[in-house]
Amino acid sequence: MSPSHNPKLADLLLQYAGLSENGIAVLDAENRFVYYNPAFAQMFDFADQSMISKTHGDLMEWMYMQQRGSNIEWANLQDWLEYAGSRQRSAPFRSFEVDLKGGRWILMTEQVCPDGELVMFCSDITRQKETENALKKAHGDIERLALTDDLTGVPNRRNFMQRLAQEISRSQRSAEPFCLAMLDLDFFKKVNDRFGHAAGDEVLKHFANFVQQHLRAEDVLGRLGGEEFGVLLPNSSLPVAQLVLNRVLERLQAERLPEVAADFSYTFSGGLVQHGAAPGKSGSDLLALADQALYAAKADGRNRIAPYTPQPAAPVA
Ligand SMILES: Nc1nc2c(ncn2[C@@H]2O[C@H](COP(=O)(O)OP(=O)(O)OP(=O)(O)O)[C@@H](O)[C@H]2O)c(=O)[nH]1
Repeated sequence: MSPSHNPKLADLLLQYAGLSENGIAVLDAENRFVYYNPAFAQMFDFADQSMISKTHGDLMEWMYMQQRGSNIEWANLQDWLEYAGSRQRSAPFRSFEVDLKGGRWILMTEQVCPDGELVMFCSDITRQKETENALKKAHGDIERLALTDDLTGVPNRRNFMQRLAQEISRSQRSAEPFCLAMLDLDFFKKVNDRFGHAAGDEVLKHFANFVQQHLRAEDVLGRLGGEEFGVLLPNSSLPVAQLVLNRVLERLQAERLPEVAADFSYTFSGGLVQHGAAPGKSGSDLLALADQALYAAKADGRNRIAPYTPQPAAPVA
């Protein structure tokens, strides 16, 4: 039975609206406020004045000018009014979230009635929103942790291998060359043995930071494990990548780490391969070739970058 047939029920609904912590407002077919309850006026921060007979657009304009009520991030008031106006009454029932000045959030629903009136109903969802945001942040943190090496803060092996796979597909599509390097600190066991594991950790952190500083923004450094790092150099041919890594090698020679020991310095070796240098297609195939070149750099005296050179085919017996 509708309240118009039951005055008691109509009274009760009005009493409820007056007491409710949910905001309720009714607009006529011309979008003028015919009713709003105290909670609605409080939510939009206009309890100190009357909006009865004013349009919803008037309220929005007032909020925008006074910097009260809703957070409105539009630079241009007319654009915002046009946008909001086009959304309102675009469906018989709509619900959307509104963030208010002061950090509160409300869920607003709008119901268009048969004679064109619009009933707005707002409930405070600040607590749910805070929980949702905390969960989103925790999810982001977990994702970051799962992809980042704890000690050095650079991408971990899993992350690096994903980026390598992406770069392989990108390079296949664009036909642009890219290089992969595997870097390994020289005689790192001796650093640990002589100065302790904590000092070894400092060297690893320094190395990751130093290399990253000398790479281009598009290059990717990752820790593959232990004292082994990978570098992806997109858009680079072998000579370009060699130049970049030789520069790192040379500049590192001038670095000193007094936190490890007076005048302490260290070196590294690298193996470098250009994608497509051998038939293998996967990231692991390419990494194996870089590893092969790294082995050659170590065997050749360390503190150098060795490019991958294809092995001559074994003579047929
Ligand atoms: N401090 C520290 N040491 C690590 C970490 N991961 C691996 N290592 C050490 O790195 C050392 C690697 O030693 P080796 O593989 O013998 O290599 P190396 O002494 O660098 O010799 P070359 O590579 O042949 O120049 C080992 O002593 C590992 O314990 C780490 O996270 N922190």
